[in-house]
Amino acid sequence: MDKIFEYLSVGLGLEKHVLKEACGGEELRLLAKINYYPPCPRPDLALGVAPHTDMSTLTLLVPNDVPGLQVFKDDHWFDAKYVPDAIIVHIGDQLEILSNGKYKSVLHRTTVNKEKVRISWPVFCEPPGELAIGPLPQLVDNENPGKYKTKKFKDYQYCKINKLPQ
Ligand SMILES: O=C(O)CCC(=O)C(=O)O
Ligand SMILES: [Fe+2]
Repeated sequence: MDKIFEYLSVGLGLEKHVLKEACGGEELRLLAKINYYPPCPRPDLALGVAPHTDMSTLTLLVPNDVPGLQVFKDDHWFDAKYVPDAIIVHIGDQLEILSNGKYKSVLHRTTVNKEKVRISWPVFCEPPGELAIGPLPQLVDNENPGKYKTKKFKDYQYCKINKLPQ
């Protein structure tokens, strides 16, 4: 996790410690969730989870070997290939905001399977609720104005969960 934050900081032309610190440093919270998708007689009519982006900074996801995750790119849904022992890493909303849109929070959804149970174990890496997240000042200037509001993570969550404008 620390390494991924470092690489993503360098990818923005910043020193490697910057992103993790902006996300709360050692106060970063790890929230584990278990998704259980039972078999569905009509997978053509149902979704496991509806299309969404994660509110997190990063999400680390381990699925079982039943495919189902799809990501949206270039106006199409693509199946995420199942790779044994691989960890899937999503960019979440908070990294899109901090990077002022250079990194995009990935739109994804899951399908269900007719015969098999699908399970996934995501870990959401979240800033502390009281921490204000906004475009990093190093990335904002006259040519690149800030595209996102700066707000406390808990207020971002409240608006997103209640479908209020950010
Ligand atoms: O089950 C999956 O592969 C993805 C689950 C997911 O997107 C989520 O829990 O936010
Ligand atoms: Fe998700």
